[in-house]
Amino acid sequence: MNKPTNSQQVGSLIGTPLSRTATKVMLLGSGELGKEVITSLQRLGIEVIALDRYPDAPGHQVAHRSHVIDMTDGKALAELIALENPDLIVPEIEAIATPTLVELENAGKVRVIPTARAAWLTMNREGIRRLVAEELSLPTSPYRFADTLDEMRAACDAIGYPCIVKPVMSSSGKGQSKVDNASEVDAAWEYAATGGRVKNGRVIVEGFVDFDYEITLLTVRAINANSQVETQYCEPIGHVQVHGDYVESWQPQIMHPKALENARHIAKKVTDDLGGLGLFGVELFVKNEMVWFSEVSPRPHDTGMVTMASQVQNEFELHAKAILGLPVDTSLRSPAASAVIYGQHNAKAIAFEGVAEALAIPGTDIRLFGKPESFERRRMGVALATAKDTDTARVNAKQAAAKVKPMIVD
Ligand SMILES: Nc1ncnc2c1ncn2[C@@H]1O[C@H](COP(=O)(O)OP(=O)(O)OP(=O)(O)O)[C@@H](O)[C@H]1O
Ligand SMILES: NCC(=O)N[C@@H]1O[C@H](COP(=O)([O-])[O-])[C@@H](O)[C@H]1O
Ligand SMILES: [Mg+2]
Repeated sequence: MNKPTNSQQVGSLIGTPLSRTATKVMLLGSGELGKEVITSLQRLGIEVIALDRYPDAPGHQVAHRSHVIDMTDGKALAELIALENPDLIVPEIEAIATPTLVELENAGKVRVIPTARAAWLTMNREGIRRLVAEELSLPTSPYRFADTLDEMRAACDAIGYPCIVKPVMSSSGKGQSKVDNASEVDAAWEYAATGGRVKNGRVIVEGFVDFDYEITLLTVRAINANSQVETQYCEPIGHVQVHGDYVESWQPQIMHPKALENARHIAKKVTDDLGGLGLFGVELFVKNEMVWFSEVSPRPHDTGMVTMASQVQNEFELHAKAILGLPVDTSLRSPAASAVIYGQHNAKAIAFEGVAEALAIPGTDIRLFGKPESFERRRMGVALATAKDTDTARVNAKQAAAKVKPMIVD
Protein backbone atom coordinates (compact mmCIF):
# COMPACT_ATOMS: atom_id res chain seq x y z
CA MET A 1 0.00 0.00 0.00
CA ASN A 2 1.31 3.45 -0.92
CA LYS A 3 0.73 6.35 1.46
CA PRO A 4 -0.94 9.35 -0.23
CA THR A 5 2.10 11.55 0.48
CA ASN A 6 1.97 14.97 -1.14
CA SER A 7 -1.52 14.42 -2.43
CA GLN A 8 -4.12 16.94 -1.33
CA GLN A 9 -6.41 14.21 -0.04
CA VAL A 10 -4.19 12.88 2.74
CA GLY A 11 -7.30 12.04 4.74
CA SER A 12 -8.72 9.78 2.04
CA LEU A 13 -6.47 7.05 3.38
CA ILE A 14 -5.48 7.28 7.04
CA GLY A 15 -3.15 4.61 8.34
CA THR A 16 -2.52 3.22 11.82
CA PRO A 17 -0.31 5.32 14.13
CA LEU A 18 3.06 3.83 15.06
CA SER A 19 2.88 1.31 12.24
CA ARG A 20 4.28 1.17 8.70
CA THR A 21 0.96 2.57 7.40
CA ALA A 22 0.92 5.59 9.76
CA THR A 23 -0.13 8.99 8.41
CA LYS A 24 2.41 11.26 10.08
CA VAL A 25 2.14 14.96 10.88
CA MET A 26 4.99 17.04 12.32
CA LEU A 27 4.13 20.15 14.35
CA LEU A 28 6.72 22.94 14.28
CA GLY A 29 5.89 24.51 17.64
CA SER A 30 3.98 22.79 20.43
CA GLY A 31 2.43 25.46 22.64
CA GLU A 32 -1.18 25.65 23.78
CA LEU A 33 -2.49 25.98 20.23
CA GLY A 34 -0.42 23.08 18.93
CA LYS A 35 -1.49 20.88 21.82
CA GLU A 36 -5.12 21.16 20.69
CA VAL A 37 -4.23 20.60 17.03
CA ILE A 38 -2.31 17.46 18.03
CA THR A 39 -5.25 16.10 20.02
CA SER A 40 -7.61 16.81 17.10
CA LEU A 41 -5.28 15.00 14.68
CA GLN A 42 -4.90 12.05 17.01
CA ARG A 43 -8.68 11.70 17.23
CA LEU A 44 -8.54 11.08 13.49
CA GLY A 45 -5.87 8.40 13.86
CA ILE A 46 -2.87 10.50 12.87
CA GLU A 47 0.62 9.90 14.26
CA VAL A 48 1.98 13.21 15.56
CA ILE A 49 5.55 14.34 16.13
CA ALA A 50 5.84 17.56 18.16
CA LEU A 51 8.80 19.96 18.04
CA ASP A 52 9.57 22.93 20.27
CA ARG A 53 12.49 24.89 21.66
CA TYR A 54 12.17 23.54 25.21
CA PRO A 55 11.31 20.17 26.82
CA ASP A 56 7.81 19.31 28.04
CA ALA A 57 6.07 21.98 25.94
CA PRO A 58 2.27 21.56 26.11
CA GLY A 59 2.12 19.68 22.79
CA HIS A 60 5.07 17.46 23.75
CA GLN A 61 2.96 16.15 26.60
CA VAL A 62 0.33 14.66 24.28
CA ALA A 63 2.19 13.84 21.03
CA HIS A 64 3.37 10.35 20.01
CA ARG A 65 6.96 11.64 19.92
CA SER A 66 8.66 14.91 20.66
CA HIS A 67 11.93 16.67 19.87
CA VAL A 68 13.64 19.71 21.37
CA ILE A 69 15.24 21.75 18.62
CA ASP A 70 16.02 25.32 17.59
CA MET A 71 13.52 25.55 14.71
CA THR A 72 15.30 28.61 13.29
CA ASP A 73 18.32 26.35 12.56
CA GLY A 74 17.60 25.27 8.98
CA LYS A 75 20.16 22.47 8.92
CA ALA A 76 18.95 20.89 12.15
CA LEU A 77 15.34 21.22 11.00
CA ALA A 78 16.04 19.60 7.63
CA GLU A 79 17.83 16.68 9.37
CA LEU A 80 14.91 16.06 11.69
CA ILE A 81 12.41 16.23 8.83
CA ALA A 82 14.51 13.68 6.90
CA LEU A 83 14.61 11.44 9.99
CA GLU A 84 10.87 11.53 10.66
CA ASN A 85 9.67 11.76 7.04
CA PRO A 86 6.23 13.25 7.86
CA ASP A 87 3.36 13.41 5.37
CA LEU A 88 2.55 16.95 6.47
CA ILE A 89 4.48 19.68 8.26
CA VAL A 90 2.34 22.05 10.32
CA PRO A 91 3.97 25.31 11.47
CA GLU A 92 2.57 26.43 14.84
CA ILE A 93 4.73 29.52 15.46
CA GLU A 94 6.33 32.14 13.19
CA ALA A 95 9.98 31.78 14.19
CA ILE A 96 10.99 28.87 11.96
CA ALA A 97 13.67 28.50 9.28
CA THR A 98 10.99 29.03 6.63
CA PRO A 99 13.48 29.35 3.71
CA THR A 100 14.44 25.73 4.47
CA LEU A 101 10.77 24.73 4.26
CA VAL A 102 10.45 26.54 0.92
CA GLU A 103 13.52 24.68 -0.41
CA LEU A 104 12.26 21.29 0.76
CA GLU A 105 8.78 21.92 -0.59
CA ASN A 106 10.13 23.08 -3.96
CA ALA A 107 12.20 19.90 -4.11
CA GLY A 108 8.99 17.89 -3.57
CA LYS A 109 10.31 16.47 -0.29
CA VAL A 110 7.65 17.84 2.05
CA ARG A 111 4.19 19.37 2.11
CA VAL A 112 3.92 22.37 4.43
CA ILE A 113 0.60 23.68 5.78
CA PRO A 114 -0.86 25.72 4.24
CA THR A 115 2.19 26.24 1.97
CA ALA A 116 5.86 26.91 2.67
CA ARG A 117 5.49 30.29 0.95
CA ALA A 118 2.66 31.27 3.34
CA ALA A 119 4.78 30.30 6.36
CA TRP A 120 7.69 32.29 4.93
CA LEU A 121 5.62 35.39 4.11
CA THR A 122 3.89 35.53 7.49
CA MET A 123 7.03 34.88 9.53
CA ASN A 124 8.11 38.43 8.79
CA ARG A 125 5.71 41.38 9.02
CA GLU A 126 7.38 42.89 5.97
CA GLY A 127 6.55 39.95 3.70
CA ILE A 128 2.84 39.79 4.46
CA ARG A 129 2.39 43.57 4.70
CA ARG A 130 3.94 44.26 1.33
CA LEU A 131 1.93 41.46 -0.27
CA VAL A 132 -1.40 42.66 1.14
CA ALA A 133 -0.92 46.43 0.77
CA GLU A 134 1.25 46.67 -2.34
CA GLU A 135 0.30 43.63 -4.44
CA LEU A 136 -3.29 42.94 -3.35
CA SER A 137 -4.04 46.67 -2.77
CA LEU A 138 -6.09 45.99 0.35
CA PRO A 139 -6.46 48.64 3.10
CA THR A 140 -3.87 48.56 5.91
CA SER A 141 -2.47 51.19 8.26
CA PRO A 142 0.26 53.34 6.68
CA TYR A 143 3.68 51.79 7.42
CA ARG A 144 7.43 52.11 7.02
CA PHE A 145 10.35 49.83 7.85
CA ALA A 146 13.54 50.85 9.67
CA ASP A 147 16.88 49.19 10.51
CA THR A 148 18.42 51.86 12.75
CA LEU A 149 17.26 54.29 15.40
CA ASP A 150 17.74 57.22 13.00
CA GLU A 151 15.69 55.52 10.32
CA MET A 152 13.01 54.72 12.85
CA ARG A 153 12.84 58.34 14.03
CA ALA A 154 12.40 59.47 10.43
CA ALA A 155 9.73 56.78 9.89
CA CYS A 156 7.79 57.83 13.01
CA ASP A 157 7.93 61.50 11.96
CA ALA A 158 6.73 60.59 8.46
CA ILE A 159 3.89 58.35 9.66
CA GLY A 160 2.90 60.79 12.44
CA TYR A 161 1.94 60.26 16.09
CA PRO A 162 0.62 58.18 17.65
CA CYS A 163 2.17 55.24 15.84
CA ILE A 164 2.92 51.62 16.68
CA VAL A 165 6.42 50.11 16.55
CA LYS A 166 6.97 46.34 16.29
CA PRO A 167 9.94 44.09 15.54
CA VAL A 168 9.35 42.60 12.08
CA MET A 169 9.68 39.17 13.64
CA SER A 170 7.72 38.90 16.85
CA SER A 171 4.35 37.73 18.14
CA SER A 172 2.01 38.08 21.11
CA GLY A 173 2.94 41.77 21.37
CA LYS A 174 6.60 41.11 22.22
CA GLY A 175 8.69 44.24 21.61
CA GLN A 176 5.63 46.24 20.52
CA SER A 177 4.88 49.77 21.75
CA LYS A 178 2.68 52.75 21.02
CA VAL A 179 4.68 55.91 20.44
CA ASP A 180 2.69 59.04 21.33
CA ASN A 181 5.35 61.64 20.51
CA ALA A 182 8.95 62.06 19.33
CA SER A 183 10.35 61.87 22.89
CA GLU A 184 9.25 58.21 23.11
CA VAL A 185 11.06 57.01 19.99
CA ASP A 186 14.33 55.95 21.70
CA ALA A 187 12.55 53.84 24.31
CA ALA A 188 10.40 52.14 21.64
CA TRP A 189 13.54 51.26 19.63
CA GLU A 190 15.19 49.74 22.71
CA TYR A 191 12.06 47.81 23.59
CA ALA A 192 11.71 46.43 20.05
CA ALA A 193 15.35 45.31 20.13
CA THR A 194 14.71 43.21 23.26
CA GLY A 195 11.34 41.77 22.19
CA GLY A 196 11.89 40.30 18.71
CA ARG A 197 11.79 36.54 18.30
CA VAL A 198 14.77 36.78 15.97
CA LYS A 199 17.37 39.46 16.68
CA ASN A 200 17.82 41.35 13.43
CA GLY A 201 16.87 44.83 14.63
CA ARG A 202 14.44 45.65 11.81
CA VAL A 203 11.12 47.21 12.85
CA ILE A 204 7.84 48.23 11.26
CA VAL A 205 6.32 51.59 12.15
CA GLU A 206 2.56 51.56 11.62
CA GLY A 207 0.12 54.45 11.71
CA PHE A 208 -2.28 54.08 14.64
CA VAL A 209 -5.71 52.90 13.45
CA ASP A 210 -8.41 54.39 15.65
CA PHE A 211 -10.77 51.43 15.25
CA ASP A 212 -14.17 50.89 16.92
CA TYR A 213 -13.33 47.23 17.51
CA GLU A 214 -11.05 44.51 16.14
CA ILE A 215 -11.82 40.98 15.05
CA THR A 216 -10.23 37.72 14.07
CA LEU A 217 -12.04 36.22 11.10
CA LEU A 218 -11.25 32.52 11.16
CA THR A 219 -11.22 31.51 7.50
CA VAL A 220 -10.94 27.89 6.40
CA ARG A 221 -9.79 26.54 3.05
CA ALA A 222 -11.06 22.98 2.93
CA ILE A 223 -12.07 20.45 0.31
CA ASN A 224 -15.83 20.17 -0.13
CA ALA A 225 -18.07 17.35 -1.32
CA ASN A 226 -17.27 18.20 -4.97
CA SER A 227 -13.52 17.79 -4.33
CA GLN A 228 -13.03 21.56 -4.73
CA VAL A 229 -11.17 23.87 -2.34
CA GLU A 230 -13.86 26.02 -0.76
CA THR A 231 -13.48 29.01 1.59
CA GLN A 232 -15.67 29.02 4.69
CA TYR A 233 -15.84 31.60 7.48
CA CYS A 234 -16.49 31.28 11.18
CA GLU A 235 -18.56 33.95 12.90
CA PRO A 236 -16.31 36.95 13.67
CA ILE A 237 -14.41 36.86 16.98
CA GLY A 238 -14.14 40.14 18.90
CA HIS A 239 -11.19 40.63 21.23
CA VAL A 240 -9.38 42.96 23.59
CA GLN A 241 -5.60 43.26 23.52
CA VAL A 242 -3.34 44.69 26.22
CA HIS A 243 0.31 45.46 25.36
CA GLY A 244 -0.29 43.75 22.00
CA ASP A 245 -1.37 40.47 23.62
CA TYR A 246 -4.91 39.12 23.73
CA VAL A 247 -6.63 39.08 27.14
CA GLU A 248 -10.22 38.23 26.21
CA SER A 249 -12.19 37.18 23.14
CA TRP A 250 -15.81 36.45 22.32
CA GLN A 251 -17.89 35.06 19.48
CA PRO A 252 -19.96 36.19 17.67
CA GLN A 253 -18.92 39.82 17.31
CA ILE A 254 -21.95 41.51 15.74
CA MET A 255 -20.92 43.60 12.73
CA HIS A 256 -22.57 45.99 10.30
CA PRO A 257 -23.43 43.80 7.27
CA LYS A 258 -21.28 45.94 4.99
CA ALA A 259 -18.31 45.67 7.38
CA LEU A 260 -18.74 41.89 7.47
CA GLU A 261 -18.81 41.81 3.69
CA ASN A 262 -15.61 43.89 3.56
CA ALA A 263 -13.98 41.64 6.16
CA ARG A 264 -14.80 38.50 4.19
CA HIS A 265 -13.61 40.10 0.97
CA ILE A 266 -10.21 40.90 2.53
CA ALA A 267 -9.94 37.44 4.11
CA LYS A 268 -10.76 35.75 0.81
CA LYS A 269 -8.22 37.74 -1.18
CA VAL A 270 -5.44 37.15 1.34
CA THR A 271 -6.11 33.45 1.91
CA ASP A 272 -6.58 32.79 -1.83
CA ASP A 273 -3.16 34.27 -2.40
CA LEU A 274 -1.52 32.28 0.40
CA GLY A 275 -3.26 29.12 -0.87
CA GLY A 276 -3.08 25.56 0.45
CA LEU A 277 -5.44 23.96 2.91
CA GLY A 278 -6.13 24.86 6.53
CA LEU A 279 -7.47 27.48 8.88
CA PHE A 280 -6.25 31.09 8.92
CA GLY A 281 -6.75 33.78 11.59
CA VAL A 282 -7.30 37.00 9.67
CA GLU A 283 -6.85 39.98 12.01
CA LEU A 284 -8.87 43.03 11.04
CA PHE A 285 -9.61 46.50 12.46
CA VAL A 286 -13.15 47.84 12.02
CA LYS A 287 -14.57 51.36 12.15
CA ASN A 288 -18.17 51.77 10.99
CA GLU A 289 -18.19 50.02 7.60
CA MET A 290 -14.43 50.37 7.06
CA VAL A 291 -12.12 47.40 7.54
CA TRP A 292 -8.30 47.37 7.63
CA PHE A 293 -6.13 44.26 7.34
CA SER A 294 -3.70 43.95 10.27
CA GLU A 295 -2.05 40.54 9.92
CA VAL A 296 -2.83 36.87 9.35
CA SER A 297 -1.82 33.61 11.01
CA PRO A 298 -1.85 30.67 8.56
CA ARG A 299 -2.83 28.49 11.51
CA PRO A 300 -5.17 28.57 14.55
CA HIS A 301 -5.19 31.86 16.42
CA ASP A 302 -4.94 32.54 20.15
CA THR A 303 -8.17 34.60 20.17
CA GLY A 304 -9.83 31.61 18.50
CA MET A 305 -9.50 29.53 21.69
CA VAL A 306 -13.06 30.75 22.36
CA THR A 307 -14.21 28.29 19.69
CA MET A 308 -13.47 25.45 22.14
CA ALA A 309 -16.72 26.63 23.76
CA SER A 310 -18.61 28.35 20.95
CA GLN A 311 -18.43 26.17 17.85
CA VAL A 312 -19.59 22.76 16.69
CA GLN A 313 -16.01 22.15 15.49
CA ASN A 314 -13.41 24.32 17.20
CA GLU A 315 -10.59 26.01 15.27
CA PHE A 316 -8.18 23.16 16.02
CA GLU A 317 -10.55 20.51 14.71
CA LEU A 318 -11.22 22.68 11.66
CA HIS A 319 -7.47 22.97 10.98
CA ALA A 320 -6.89 19.24 11.49
CA LYS A 321 -9.74 18.27 9.17
CA ALA A 322 -8.97 20.86 6.51
CA ILE A 323 -5.27 19.95 6.23
CA LEU A 324 -6.14 16.27 5.85
CA GLY A 325 -8.47 17.10 2.97
CA LEU A 326 -11.63 16.40 4.98
CA PRO A 327 -14.83 18.52 4.97
CA VAL A 328 -15.48 21.00 7.81
CA ASP A 329 -18.40 22.61 9.63
CA THR A 330 -17.78 26.21 10.77
CA SER A 331 -21.14 26.75 12.47
CA LEU A 332 -21.63 28.41 15.83
CA ARG A 333 -23.15 26.41 18.68
CA SER A 334 -23.50 29.08 21.35
CA PRO A 335 -22.31 32.61 22.14
CA ALA A 336 -19.15 32.27 24.24
CA ALA A 337 -16.10 34.07 25.57
CA SER A 338 -12.53 33.32 26.65
CA ALA A 339 -10.32 35.07 29.23
CA VAL A 340 -6.59 34.52 29.64
CA ILE A 341 -4.96 33.18 32.82
CA TYR A 342 -1.46 34.65 33.15
CA GLY A 343 1.34 33.11 35.21
CA GLN A 344 1.72 36.12 37.53
CA HIS A 345 4.98 34.63 38.89
CA ASN A 346 8.42 33.93 37.47
CA ALA A 347 8.90 30.33 38.60
CA LYS A 348 9.05 26.74 37.44
CA ALA A 349 6.38 24.17 38.32
CA ILE A 350 3.76 26.55 39.67
CA ALA A 351 0.39 25.34 40.94
CA PHE A 352 -3.15 26.63 40.45
CA GLU A 353 -5.72 27.19 43.18
CA GLY A 354 -9.38 27.97 42.67
CA VAL A 355 -10.21 25.79 39.68
CA ALA A 356 -13.25 24.37 41.50
CA GLU A 357 -14.50 27.89 42.33
CA ALA A 358 -14.04 28.89 38.69
CA LEU A 359 -16.01 25.90 37.45
CA ALA A 360 -18.85 26.72 39.88
CA ILE A 361 -19.70 29.67 37.61
CA PRO A 362 -22.43 28.47 35.21
CA GLY A 363 -21.36 27.49 31.70
CA THR A 364 -17.62 27.78 32.34
CA ASP A 365 -14.67 25.55 31.61
CA ILE A 366 -10.92 25.85 32.22
CA ARG A 367 -7.83 24.83 30.24
CA LEU A 368 -4.44 24.77 31.98
CA PHE A 369 -1.70 24.35 29.39
CA GLY A 370 0.90 22.64 31.62
CA LYS A 371 3.82 24.92 30.64
CA PRO A 372 6.80 23.87 32.78
CA GLU A 373 7.83 27.44 33.60
CA SER A 374 5.73 30.47 34.42
CA PHE A 375 6.46 34.13 33.75
CA GLU A 376 4.38 37.03 35.00
CA ARG A 377 2.94 37.69 31.55
CA ARG A 378 3.12 34.18 30.15
CA ARG A 379 -0.25 32.72 29.14
CA MET A 380 -0.65 29.59 31.29
CA GLY A 381 -4.32 28.86 30.81
CA VAL A 382 -7.66 30.12 29.61
CA ALA A 383 -11.16 30.31 31.01
CA LEU A 384 -14.10 29.62 28.67
CA ALA A 385 -17.76 30.45 29.14
CA THR A 386 -20.92 29.89 27.14
CA ALA A 387 -24.02 31.96 27.85
CA LYS A 388 -27.18 33.28 26.19
CA ASP A 389 -25.22 36.30 24.90
CA THR A 390 -21.59 37.37 24.61
CA ASP A 391 -21.90 40.10 27.29
CA THR A 392 -22.83 37.51 29.91
CA ALA A 393 -20.23 35.07 28.58
CA ARG A 394 -17.51 37.75 28.85
CA VAL A 395 -18.39 38.53 32.48
CA ASN A 396 -18.43 34.84 33.39
CA ALA A 397 -15.18 34.00 31.57
CA LYS A 398 -13.35 36.90 33.26
CA GLN A 399 -14.72 35.91 36.66
CA ALA A 400 -13.66 32.32 36.13
CA ALA A 401 -10.16 33.36 35.02
CA ALA A 402 -9.83 35.57 38.11
CA LYS A 403 -10.74 32.68 40.42
CA VAL A 404 -7.78 30.63 39.16
CA LYS A 405 -4.78 31.71 41.23
CA PRO A 406 -1.30 30.71 40.09
CA MET A 407 0.96 30.15 43.09
CA ILE A 408 4.51 29.14 43.91
CA VAL A 409 4.82 25.87 45.80
CA ASP A 410 7.78 25.51 48.20
N1 LIG B 1 -1.54 49.93 13.55
C1 LIG B 1 -2.22 49.67 14.66
N2 LIG B 1 -3.18 50.54 15.11
C2 LIG B 1 -3.87 50.30 16.25
N3 LIG B 1 -3.68 49.22 17.01
C3 LIG B 1 -2.76 48.32 16.62
C4 LIG B 1 -1.99 48.50 15.44
N4 LIG B 1 -1.16 47.45 15.31
C5 LIG B 1 -1.39 46.65 16.37
N5 LIG B 1 -2.35 47.17 17.17
C6 LIG B 1 -2.87 46.56 18.40
O1 LIG B 1 -1.93 45.64 18.92
C7 LIG B 1 -2.43 44.30 18.81
C8 LIG B 1 -1.31 43.34 18.49
O2 LIG B 1 -0.74 43.66 17.22
P1 LIG B 1 -0.18 42.52 16.27
O3 LIG B 1 -1.26 41.54 16.04
O4 LIG B 1 0.44 43.15 15.11
O5 LIG B 1 0.93 41.91 17.24
P2 LIG B 1 1.50 40.45 17.35
O6 LIG B 1 2.73 40.57 18.16
O7 LIG B 1 1.59 39.88 15.99
O8 LIG B 1 0.41 39.70 18.18
P3 LIG B 1 -0.22 38.22 17.94
O9 LIG B 1 0.92 37.28 17.72
O10 LIG B 1 -0.93 37.96 19.24
O11 LIG B 1 -1.17 38.35 16.79
C9 LIG B 1 -3.52 44.37 17.76
O12 LIG B 1 -4.42 43.30 17.90
C10 LIG B 1 -4.12 45.72 18.09
O13 LIG B 1 -4.92 45.67 19.24
N1 LIG C 1 0.03 34.84 19.36
C1 LIG C 1 0.69 33.63 19.03
C2 LIG C 1 0.38 32.55 20.07
O1 LIG C 1 -0.47 32.72 20.92
N2 LIG C 1 1.06 31.40 19.98
C3 LIG C 1 0.92 30.33 20.92
O2 LIG C 1 1.74 30.57 22.04
C4 LIG C 1 2.76 29.58 22.11
C5 LIG C 1 4.05 30.14 22.66
O3 LIG C 1 3.82 30.45 24.00
P1 LIG C 1 5.04 30.84 24.99
O4 LIG C 1 5.62 32.13 24.43
O5 LIG C 1 4.39 30.99 26.33
O6 LIG C 1 6.04 29.70 24.94
C6 LIG C 1 2.90 29.04 20.72
O7 LIG C 1 3.53 27.77 20.67
C7 LIG C 1 1.44 29.04 20.29
O8 LIG C 1 0.77 27.93 20.81
MG1 LIG D 1 -1.92 39.88 16.02
